[in-house]
Amino acid sequence: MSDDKHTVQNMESVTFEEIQQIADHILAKVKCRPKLGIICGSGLGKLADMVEDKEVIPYNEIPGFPVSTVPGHAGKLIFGTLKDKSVVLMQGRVHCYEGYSPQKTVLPVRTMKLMGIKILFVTNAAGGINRNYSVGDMMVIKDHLNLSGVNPLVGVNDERFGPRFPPMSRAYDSELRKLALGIAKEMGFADFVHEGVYSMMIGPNFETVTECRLLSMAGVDATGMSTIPEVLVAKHCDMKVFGMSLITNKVIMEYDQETTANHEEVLETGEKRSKYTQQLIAELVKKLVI
Ligand SMILES: O=P(O)(O)O[C@@H]1C[C@H](O)[C@@H](CO)O1
Ligand SMILES: Nc1nc2[nH]cnc2c(=O)[nH]1
Repeated sequence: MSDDKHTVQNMESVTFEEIQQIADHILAKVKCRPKLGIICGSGLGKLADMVEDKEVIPYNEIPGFPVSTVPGHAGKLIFGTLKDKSVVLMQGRVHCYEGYSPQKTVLPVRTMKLMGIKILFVTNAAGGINRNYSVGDMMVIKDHLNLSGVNPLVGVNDERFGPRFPPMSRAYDSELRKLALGIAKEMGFADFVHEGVYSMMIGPNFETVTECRLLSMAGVDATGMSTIPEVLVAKHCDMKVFGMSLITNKVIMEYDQETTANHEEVLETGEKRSKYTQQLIAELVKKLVI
């Protein structure tokens, strides 16, 4: 992060040509040509264990690619086959709170676009706002509320990625959501797979009690520190998007409650429950028509 360009108001931009170079660099290193990309959130990177014929590139070996600095994010691009489909997995992401500009945070998504990815799955660990959610539940994301104060689409618009004013009212593909909920039912997961609204604050602190109460009033079901910037650029460049949260903790809704949110609990729940997320994602990939 000592980059000179990373200066004024965190507005470092990354040009189409720079991203094209990164995409070409990656494609020159792998044989796989996937149309599906999957971003694995905190503690969800074990999905990589299900990928066959792996070709792995650590982020720090890709010039210009942002590197994950948070535990639970391995920082590897994994190409291979999942349920007979070619895929590229991001085993870990980067977040704005790590100090990356919004544009740099979403560079991997735009790189995927230029590598030929048409469908993007985004996953994350999130705090449950909805009082009916339990730790370990999953939530298919139907919409989001961007409270992060950042938007990677701010700045000069390059039409080669997409339009100046992209619509966002149907960001999360309704057919993929229906398919995922149907699969959850078939797999006997219906009791712990919900559909709901995800919100993002920039972090890195967990929310105050008042913030959580406000989110609840606003109709938010789960909250986190990622995903929305990725979805904004994915939709901007016309990708189909599917999003899923693993509820790793219940947010604190009572003033002066002794227990507090912590990243260890997030990773621990990921460790215990991510197998269900993996199974659901794998079945969805299997049934996907690409
Ligand atoms: O990358 P995700 O959104 O899964 O990670 C969440 C948000 C923070 O990075 C971290 C907090 O424990 O988990
Ligand atoms: N902002 C936020 N991010 C999370 N990631 C996992 N749990 C949480 C949470 O409670 N709040």
